[in-house]
Amino acid sequence: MSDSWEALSWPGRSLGQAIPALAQACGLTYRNAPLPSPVAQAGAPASAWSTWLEDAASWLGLELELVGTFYPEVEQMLAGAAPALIQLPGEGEPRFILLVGGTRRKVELLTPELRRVHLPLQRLHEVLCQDLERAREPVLQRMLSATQVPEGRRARVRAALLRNQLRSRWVGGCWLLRYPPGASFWNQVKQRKLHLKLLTLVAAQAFSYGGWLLAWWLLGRGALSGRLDPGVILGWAALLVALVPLRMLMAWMAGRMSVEGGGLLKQRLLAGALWLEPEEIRSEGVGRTFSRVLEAEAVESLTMGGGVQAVLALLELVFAGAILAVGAGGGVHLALLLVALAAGALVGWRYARLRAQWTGLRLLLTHELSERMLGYRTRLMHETLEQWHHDEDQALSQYLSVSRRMDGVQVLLGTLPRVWMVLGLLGLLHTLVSAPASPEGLAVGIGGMLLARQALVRANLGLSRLIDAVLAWDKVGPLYRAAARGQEECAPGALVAPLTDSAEKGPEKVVEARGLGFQYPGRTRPVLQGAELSLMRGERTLLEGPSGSGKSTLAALLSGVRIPTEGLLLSQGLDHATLGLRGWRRRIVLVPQFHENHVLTGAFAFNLLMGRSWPANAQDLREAESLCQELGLGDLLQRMPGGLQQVVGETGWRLSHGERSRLFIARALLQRPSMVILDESFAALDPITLKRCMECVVRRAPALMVIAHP
Ligand SMILES: Nc1ncnc2c1ncn2[C@@H]1O[C@H](COP(=O)(O)OP(=O)(O)OP(=O)(O)O)[C@@H](O)[C@H]1O
Repeated sequence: MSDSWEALSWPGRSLGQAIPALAQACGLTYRNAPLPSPVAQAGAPASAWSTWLEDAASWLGLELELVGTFYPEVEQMLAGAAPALIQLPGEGEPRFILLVGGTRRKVELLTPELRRVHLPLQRLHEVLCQDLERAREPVLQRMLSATQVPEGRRARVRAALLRNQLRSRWVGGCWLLRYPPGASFWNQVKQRKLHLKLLTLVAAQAFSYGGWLLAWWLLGRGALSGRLDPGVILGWAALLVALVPLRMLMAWMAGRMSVEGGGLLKQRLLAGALWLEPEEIRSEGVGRTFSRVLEAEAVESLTMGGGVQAVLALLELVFAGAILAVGAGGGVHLALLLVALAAGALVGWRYARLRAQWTGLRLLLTHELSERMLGYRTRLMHETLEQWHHDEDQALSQYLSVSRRMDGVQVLLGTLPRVWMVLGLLGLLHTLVSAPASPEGLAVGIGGMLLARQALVRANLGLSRLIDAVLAWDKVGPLYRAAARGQEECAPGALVAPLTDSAEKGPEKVVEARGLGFQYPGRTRPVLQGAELSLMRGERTLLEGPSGSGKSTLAALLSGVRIPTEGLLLSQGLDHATLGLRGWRRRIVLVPQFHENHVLTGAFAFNLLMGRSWPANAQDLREAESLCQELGLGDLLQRMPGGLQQVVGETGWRLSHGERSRLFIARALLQRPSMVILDESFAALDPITLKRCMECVVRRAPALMVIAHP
């Protein structure tokens, strides 16, 4: 690495100052608590640095996410990555560039002296990709000389050849610093400047409405005063034409905001779904939980569509009311507008109630459908065909009846602008009968009526969207709130510990439980009481007991999947609060029972290496393959056409029960934990494979607990 990069980059040991400095420079709000710098021991593995970075960001209430891309897109990634830490390639202690801004040409860096420096983006690209490019250099030189490319075009041709030859090469090392999805939503909105964009949009709408009114006022005044000369018509036309680009710009802004705001919300809801307790999902079913995420669509339509429409409708109604008040209809017109609004509110309320009922029924249908899909094979074997659709017809007809009633009320709501026009005309007629009105007064009255009609059309649209959104929020709220639970997750203990491979070093006592107890919510008696346990590095334990005695529950407590309701639980002398749940689960890894574990649709290698960063490097892949051989999965790798890269899972290559069990074991061992707990993982294996797998696990796991029925 050149000296200039040395001066511009931060050494790993000063990350404790670098991350808060980057956050501050980019206006991110973070927890005001000192962040210790990492204590690296010689030869600390890359995974230890990654873990430290993730924990450090979470301690500050932020998130560092490691991303990468294929070689041709590296510039695009760097241009949009800020705020980010870019890890420079090289051996030994890692060095990081702090990226505080970027465009397609330049990047802005923060130096260790806290100076902001601008550099051509190309230079950062070069330093990140230098190893890849250097390896291709001899071939490139030969090609360039053989084709006799003129000197002036060499650089461009070289870049194009590199893009082509390295198109499938992965370039990583970019750590994006962001608010996590569960952080304050307002902070996330501020970071993307969505609040300013919304204000600009409302101001532009008001401006465009004012311009539109002005254009028609000009024309009306000219017509009524008998001076409709070409100048007035030109002014009117110019104003209307000028509004066209403004309205196009507004539509574009609204679209962008909707994509950005909707993206933020969806991210948060998905994070919330992952933070739900197993009991919460179980009590309401996968189908209903999934429907909640779908309801987010309606919430988005409020923020962007309904909300803006409702605000504008209100503005327009105030304008229209003021114009009606000075027109020929005067107070009578105003009173009639209020009557129309009251009628609209009444019908709107009825619509809201029906909509709530309809949403509930829809969620129930989704829930039942997912139940039927999940239990399809079981029903095929055990249920007669006549039983299959028992309650379906009834549920569907109830849903359809509510849908029909709701549609009827929605149509009624849609007639409100026309009802208003009839009322308005009657009001005008009444005024004309009681006293003659001037032509100007009549024109203003009719103009006010038309404006009020337009406002009611908008209010109708905005109101129904608002109602949809409020109801949808009711469903989405629990997920939104659950996302904040991730924010409580910090691991100060992991930050001060030296960076080492936890599987190889650290205190001897891997896990220790004193007076451990657990009671499931809603149960009258605890499943576990006063459990005592201590497991040292190198120890192996077999846990036996009758079915339902609480073995899996104990495993879930030891691995941090559940939190004990009483007692003390330590791993290498540290508790949950100090290690953070994520840190705890990295140390003690559970392989749950078969029905609780899952093969994700994706490459076999991805399923093996889920606990490490993905895409995997060559060394990780080699390690995964050799572990598969040890577990007797070599045959499978040969049979699968894609080998380690074969897509497996529901829609991919289907694995047998025994193959899946071994994949689950390998997945846990590859996480390099301090302790592995296997919950009936050998039940599907034949005696020879079982012996082979047991030997492999005993050899590889630093500490082991096996739950089995002998
Ligand atoms: N999520 C839950 N909610 C309420 N009760 C539960 C829950 N999970 C398990 N239980 C109950 O806790 C008790 C212990 O269950 P656990 O699965 O720990 O037993 P186990 O010893 O592992 O059984 P097995 O050998 O059959 O797998 C059982 O009575 C079970 O019904």
